[in-house]
Amino acid sequence: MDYLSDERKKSDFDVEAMKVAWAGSIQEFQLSDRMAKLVANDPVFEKFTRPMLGRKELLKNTLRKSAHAWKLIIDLRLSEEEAKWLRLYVDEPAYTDLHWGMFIPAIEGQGTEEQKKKWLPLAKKMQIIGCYAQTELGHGSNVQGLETTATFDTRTDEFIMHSPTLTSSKWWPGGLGKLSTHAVVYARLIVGGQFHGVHGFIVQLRSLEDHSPLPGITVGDIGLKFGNGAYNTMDNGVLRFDHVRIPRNQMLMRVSQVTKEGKIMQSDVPRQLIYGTMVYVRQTIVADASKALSRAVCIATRYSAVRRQFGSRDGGPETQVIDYKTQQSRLFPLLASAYAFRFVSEWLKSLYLDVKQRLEANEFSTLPEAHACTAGLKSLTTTATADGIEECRKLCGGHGYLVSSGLPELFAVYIPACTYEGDNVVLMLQVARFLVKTVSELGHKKPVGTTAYMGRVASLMQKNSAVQTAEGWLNPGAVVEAFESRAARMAVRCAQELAKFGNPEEGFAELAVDLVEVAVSHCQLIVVTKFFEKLQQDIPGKGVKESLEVLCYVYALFLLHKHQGDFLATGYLTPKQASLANAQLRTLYSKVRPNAIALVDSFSYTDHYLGSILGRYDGNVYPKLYEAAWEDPLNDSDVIDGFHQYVQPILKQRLHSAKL
Ligand SMILES: CCCCCCC/C=C/C(=O)SCCNC(=O)CCNC(=O)[C@H](O)C(C)(C)COP(=O)(O)OP(=O)(O)OC[C@H]1O[C@@H](n2cnc3c(N)ncnc32)[C@H](O)[C@@H]1OP(=O)(O)O
Ligand SMILES: Cc1cc2nc3c(=O)[nH]c(=O)nc-3n(C[C@H](O)[C@H](O)[C@H](O)COP(=O)(O)OP(=O)(O)OC[C@H]3O[C@@H](n4cnc5c(N)ncnc54)[C@H](O)[C@@H]3O)c2cc1C
Repeated sequence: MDYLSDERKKSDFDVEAMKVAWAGSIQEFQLSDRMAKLVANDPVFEKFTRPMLGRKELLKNTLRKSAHAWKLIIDLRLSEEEAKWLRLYVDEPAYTDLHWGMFIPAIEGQGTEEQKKKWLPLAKKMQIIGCYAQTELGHGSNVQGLETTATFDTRTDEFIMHSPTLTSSKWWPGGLGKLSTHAVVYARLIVGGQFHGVHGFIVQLRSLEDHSPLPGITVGDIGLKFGNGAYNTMDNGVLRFDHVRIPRNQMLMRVSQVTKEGKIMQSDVPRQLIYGTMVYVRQTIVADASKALSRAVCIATRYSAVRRQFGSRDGGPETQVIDYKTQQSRLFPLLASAYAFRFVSEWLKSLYLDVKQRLEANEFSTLPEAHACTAGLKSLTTTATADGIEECRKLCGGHGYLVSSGLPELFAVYIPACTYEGDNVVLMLQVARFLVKTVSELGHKKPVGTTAYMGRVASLMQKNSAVQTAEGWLNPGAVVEAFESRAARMAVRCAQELAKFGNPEEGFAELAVDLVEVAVSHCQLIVVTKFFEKLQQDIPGKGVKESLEVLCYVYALFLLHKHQGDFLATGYLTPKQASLANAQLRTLYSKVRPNAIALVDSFSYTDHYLGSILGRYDGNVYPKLYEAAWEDPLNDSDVIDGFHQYVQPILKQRLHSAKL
């Protein structure tokens, strides 16, 4: 029985076409759909019992799933793209994420041709397992502050890897604790007693025969993390070196080379390329944000249509909670954000691929913008997604707190995304630096790409919004101009404040809070702009473009409402115009309402991937919640183990004292 079938009948767009729009192309949709079903139909990938497992059992279970996934990849001759989707739908953080997601990309981006030829085939056949060991106990954000040393010994043509202090212990790298045989280790290069910056080195950690740590290497897991199950399927690790020697050719030498004689040779490649793996991964994290948020929204939307509270005076059905305006005002902006993040990630991927091609041809001019966009959008989308998942839990009332809702584990797995690959505040400060630099160069350098609007700064500072009615906000030009003016005005005002400081670094530190707000407004502008640009494309299917247009306005006007203080303080909007935007937002929620279920169905998630009783496709929530309760180990027996030992004596004692 489909309890949501009436809801599905209400929608006025072609869901199958929307699935394609969400996936990006028919090919992407088919590929992803095939992998989702492959995983969902395979009992090895069951995941409901995960939060009940102890740590050792949990990790072993992950290893079993990863081995099965690898067997499928080999047996079915899956492409790298298919394998990526397969791992995604297995939906369990594992050492393989770092092997494929960071170790291999680090070698691809920073290795020489010779190094790539040697290491990549081994890694791609999984004959070695690698991780990305950058962060230390004492330093994570400040990469230049890392303490691990790689000292060149000209006599033996080797580097000596050493952890000189406790705080120099590598700490956090995923896959490091128990599984990796190798790591790309970031360390201070020391040649002839001189420090030559932080570089990556390929270091073997464990024997390829019996997996024991090699001499001089201390390695282990850093311990339990937030939540049951969740990210505890990953062996985040600690690593120390005691004068471990590696051959010279294991320093990743695309950026700088060390010769046999101990000479440092700089190539034309900028040193920032050492940070290149982070640019790549941040871009993938933006795509992951749309996936995590859309999962949470799918659960909360379906459940909001099933759940009823109040509104019946005559014994008829109560009101579906999705019909309350307050529920809509919390849920629909998140639904719109999931779509917005999906489309901005599509654009970011194309920007990244373009930069990657240029880097391969030794053309580095677009690297600063790629860094600012990946850092800023990673920060913006992961913050909104982490907050959004928690909001979805609240939108599901009490049942959202049950592990079987899928939301607690999704939250626990997701929240470190605000920290890993760069703390979100630290990353926004990087964007702010880039913007301040752009403003300071306006006189002699035409801004391009995502900062092109700064080239129109004079008119953006003068012109105010012309919107007169609520309908006036349904105009891409009016909306984009509002976001451009807000971002430009905030950036210029901050640059003027900075100019008052004799020492720019002192000014930057003092104005950091305002600078983060400037960076956020710039990143929101990017997301809004890319959503409108997406709507310029040919999007086939009845009603698909129209539904996306509604979501685009919801996303933009929700942000405008939330940050109306900025729009008013910069003088671009009047209070009347801000309140017209809010009135339009209410109308837009009414337009989303009949399509809400179809819009989440368009994510095309299997019940396996959602992992939620509240989010079931068929809406059959209550019987399944009831059934699941009886599957809890506590209900294996009517009288709980421990009762006779610890509870009964108390009860008996009570009886005794009552007699007294
Ligand atoms: C698929 C995988 C699944 C995901 C699982 C997640 C696993 C998690 C993995 C990790 O967390 S790995 C560790 C990630 N660590 C970080 O992200 C550390 C964050 N810190 C930094 O990125 C940097 O250190 C910093 C904060 C950006 C640097 O600050 P600082 O001011 O000290 O910088 P400098 O080193 O002096 O360089 C400044 C110069 O370089 C430019 N720049 C900085 N980062 C990049 C970059 N990634 N790409 C290109 N350019 C970069 C920066 O703009 C400055 O340029 P100029 O102004 O000098 O031109
Ligand atoms: C689940 C997980 C997986 C990870 N996986 C890996 C991995 O595979 N490999 C790896 O190398 N690392 C990994 N890390 C480490 C991760 O990259 C770092 O934790 C992250 O970069 C943040 O650095 P930090 O821990 O030093 O935070 P800190 O920099 O110590 O941050 C603490 C606080 O200080 C603030 N702060 C710091 N600097 C500034 C500043 N300049 N201005 C203003 N505020 C500031 C931050 O905003 C934050 O509030 C992982 C971390 C987690 C949680």
